[in-house]
Amino acid sequence: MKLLILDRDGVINYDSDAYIKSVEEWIPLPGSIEAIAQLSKAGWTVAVATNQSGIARGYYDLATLDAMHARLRELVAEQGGEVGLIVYCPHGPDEGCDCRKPKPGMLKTIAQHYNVALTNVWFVGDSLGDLEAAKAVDSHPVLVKTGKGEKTQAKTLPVGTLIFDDLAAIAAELIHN
Ligand SMILES: O=P(O)(O)OC[C@@H](O)[C@H]1O[C@@H](OP(=O)(O)O)[C@@H](O)[C@@H](O)[C@@H]1O
Ligand SMILES: [Mg+2]
Ligand SMILES: [Zn+2]
Repeated sequence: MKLLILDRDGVINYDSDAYIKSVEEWIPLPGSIEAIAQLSKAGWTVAVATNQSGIARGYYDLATLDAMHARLRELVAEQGGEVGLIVYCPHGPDEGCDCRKPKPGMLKTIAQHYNVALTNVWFVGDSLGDLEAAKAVDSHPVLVKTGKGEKTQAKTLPVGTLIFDDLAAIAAELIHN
């Protein structure tokens, strides 16, 4: 099974230090919807693992979060593709949950859902926590320069981290190689 796991904010859509608090604030990055659709049509299952501490912080509710994800699915479907399982961590940094990245709980949930191993599955993120979560379960950490990616690139990255400009570049690599 060709499985690709994506972080959401800063990879699929623009991120904000003020959090993405509404469907109106959820704006796809250039080429990201097309990239997901092309990957899907090329036989890839594209899943999402996203920290959403804004829920715990009271910035938005689960219905709003679901509406953002419905919008993502709608836009990809319009391009003939589909989005796989979307897993989110609604908890705050101090709740000690098992799902908040850099913990790998969400990646494990996705692997269990599809009954596949995570070894070398690419997990694409813009934050160091994304890359650390990947490393924790022997997935392949992949950094994009969108969102917080350029700032993250200046940090010490897990060994083997691949770096791409954006999700479109990743899709081109996976589809054409
Ligand atoms: O990149 P993903 O995982 O899809 O989502 C990140 C968001 O949940 C938010 O995560 C927050 O981090 P804290 O949760 O406050 O540490 C901040 O970085 C926000 O800017 C960001 O929008
Ligand atoms: Mg992110
Ligand atoms: Zn959690």
